[in-house]
Amino acid sequence: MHSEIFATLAALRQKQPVIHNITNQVVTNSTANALLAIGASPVMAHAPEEMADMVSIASALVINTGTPCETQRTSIRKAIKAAREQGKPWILDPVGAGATPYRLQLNSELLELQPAAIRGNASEILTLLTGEPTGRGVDTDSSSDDALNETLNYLQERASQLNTVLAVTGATDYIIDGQRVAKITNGHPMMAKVTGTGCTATAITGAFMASSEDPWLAVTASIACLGIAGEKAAFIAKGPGSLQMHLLDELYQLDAETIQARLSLEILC
Ligand SMILES: Nc1ncnc2c1ncn2[C@@H]1O[C@H](COP(=O)(O)OP(=O)(O)OP(=O)(O)O)[C@@H](O)[C@H]1O
Ligand SMILES: Cc1ncsc1CCO
Ligand SMILES: [Mg+2]
Repeated sequence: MHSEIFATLAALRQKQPVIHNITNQVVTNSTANALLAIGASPVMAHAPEEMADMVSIASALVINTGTPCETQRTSIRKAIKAAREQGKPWILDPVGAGATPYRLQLNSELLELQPAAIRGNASEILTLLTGEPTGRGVDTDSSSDDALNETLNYLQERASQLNTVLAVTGATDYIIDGQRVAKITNGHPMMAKVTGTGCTATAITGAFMASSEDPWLAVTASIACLGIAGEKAAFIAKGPGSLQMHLLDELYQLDAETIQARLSLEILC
């Protein structure tokens, strides 16, 4: 798989796709920088008045519900409508989906609008798919990683039904569509001590999906690249502050040799 993953990264760097992000107030800067570091061209825009025009210059749309409000909800609806009309993929990050009824209702509405991929931690994905709140706040409930193994059949069925790719991330990442499941164990626990690492995963997933014909491969490549860059960054970082800085450098420098040497990926089916 390492050569397919690098080929997908190389296609992204060649294309430099414009990625339109409607994201949360916490991670706007860090996700824009991660998109630049991996080789994409970010634009963060949320005024309802410019949604259709902005989507028209982008190759993919990333929706992150970390700090939602009614104005943003209007923008999200307009942007997704434009993306669907223009045949462009849109990717959902249902941040804290179960934290409040408002978030769950918003994310449940978005689930019906055919996201090409959904990336979240286990609590968020299970809450979104079942409609039953699990976990707390916006942080991952890592205990659900183990439970996830038993839930794989259910997740595959739902991915197939929704015609989407599910990326369930945490200590172990699972990339799931109707036919295939990849299990990735790259990454480092310190990555969970930097806010928005998951949001970064989702943002760069938009860039990979804009650069590949195979949505499952694009999501798998994205999550693998972030995990590899993150573990390399953690190795040299003194703590979360320098991890965030080194992560950008490692995304920028990621090459075929590093991916081949470090990729920890198993195809479960
Ligand atoms: N305990 C861990 N061990 C190894 N890698 C980890 C761990 N926790 C997070 N990661 C890495 O961070 C990536 C995304 O993080 P995570 O699943 O924590 O997202 P998240 O909970 O949505 O984060 P946030 O809400 O802060 O954006 C994972 O794909 C993985 O590479
Ligand atoms: C801390 C936080 N609160 C809302 S969004 C966000 C960033 C991580 O998703
Ligand atoms: Mg987290």
